[in-house]
Amino acid sequence: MTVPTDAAGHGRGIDVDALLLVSFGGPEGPEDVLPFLRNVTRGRGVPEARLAEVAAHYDRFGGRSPINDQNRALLAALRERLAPMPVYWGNRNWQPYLADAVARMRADGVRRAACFVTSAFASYSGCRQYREDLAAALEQVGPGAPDLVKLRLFFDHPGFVEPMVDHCVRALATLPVAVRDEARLVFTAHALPRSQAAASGPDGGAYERQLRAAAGVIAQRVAARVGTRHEWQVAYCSRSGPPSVPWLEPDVNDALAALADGGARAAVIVPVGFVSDHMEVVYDLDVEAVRTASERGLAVARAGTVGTDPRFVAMVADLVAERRSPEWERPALSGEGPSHDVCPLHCCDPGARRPAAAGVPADLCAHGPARSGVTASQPGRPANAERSRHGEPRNEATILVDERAGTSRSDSHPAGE
Ligand SMILES: CC1=C(CCC(=O)O)c2cc3nc(cc4[nH]c(cc5[nH]c(cc1n2)c(C)c5CCC(=O)O)c(CCC(=O)O)c4C)C(CCC(=O)O)=C3C
Ligand SMILES: [Fe+2]
Repeated sequence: MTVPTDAAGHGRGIDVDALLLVSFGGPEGPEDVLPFLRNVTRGRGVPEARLAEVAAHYDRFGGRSPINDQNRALLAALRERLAPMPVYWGNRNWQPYLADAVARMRADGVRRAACFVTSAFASYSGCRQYREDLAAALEQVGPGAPDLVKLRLFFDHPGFVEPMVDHCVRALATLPVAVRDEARLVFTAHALPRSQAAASGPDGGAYERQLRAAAGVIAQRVAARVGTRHEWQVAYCSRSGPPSVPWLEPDVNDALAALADGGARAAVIVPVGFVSDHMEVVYDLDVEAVRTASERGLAVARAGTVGTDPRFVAMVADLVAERRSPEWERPALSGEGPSHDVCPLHCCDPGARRPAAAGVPADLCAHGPARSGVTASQPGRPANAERSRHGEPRNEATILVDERAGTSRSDSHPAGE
């Protein structure tokens, strides 16, 4: 089997000389909140009322999200683990921005960087949109920018799963003994519009499948650790957008209420969809969902997130190592993984928006393969290749790569969809 080739012309067995930590960003003071929210929601049809509501969540925490400090801690841990490889950090929605990080890498002479995105699951927001942001950053920086490759999704990597298992076990131990054994595990992730969920991954539906896969292996390992099988389910938090648009359900509050109504006495909320305790976790779960549970007499504990767990930090180093060396093991604990190294054309794309970097070349540019950093793309205009979603064969990009780089066609590409 060969692996798909990305814009840099490489799947695995490639050389990278830096790591770029790619994340969401968050406000660091009250005056940042509205500009941040405008960055997040630009062009996305999020109603003003929802913005005001979310701004109030941030206000409650002094206008400061925990996310940037958590990324600073992760950055420090990654620098220590990866030294002497330099590690950079850039965000989608707040300083330090991705374009600044890419510009700094160019100034430092970085030729190719592996991008670690702080999102474990396939979705437009968690994967594709970051690749579009990287393409925009490359475009902004211009010639001489480093090539960028994106590390694979890690939802079922042991470096992510094992720390989550520990957190579930710890959370269970905080529940009253009388109800502990019957506690349900409620795995939560960010809600998505149904259309985005349907378009996630190369063949669609990956977000929900990967969530169930990760939740399933975590629940299984928790059972092995505590000696009791806990029933589990997936629920969603932080629904946004206009009410007329259908989003993934159930909402975590509805799920907890239904559990209580059905006679359940205890639950552990497991924020598997987030790698650290940011606003959705400390507000939407710790305040709102916990209130919902308490009001109904449901004993509830919230499991921790991976944060800077040494196994999670080691996982990032391993993901870099497996891209550099084809012989490196690619651990995956569920049947859904290991995820692809290079997102194929249309991966996580709910409707042909912007060119995306760190994927196959046709995703980057309207007229065939281009080297990342020297894109001929026109942001905002759908690329030709992307318009062919339901027409031309979807492995077009791979064929282009075949001709250009002499690599063979990938059998993992979804050509026979
Ligand atoms: C899948 C997913 C992840 C996980 C993957 C990843 O990590 O990327 C994620 C992460 C995050 N989302 C965050 C914050 C926000 N998300 C919003 C809006 C939205 N998120 C969406 C999805 C996701 N979001 C969607 C479909 C929307 C609707 C608008 C749109 O289509 O874009 C809004 C606007 C207000 C609102 O509508 O709620 C805010 C403020 C923060 C920072 C938290 C902090 O500050 O600590 C983080 C890490
Ligand atoms: Fe993707």
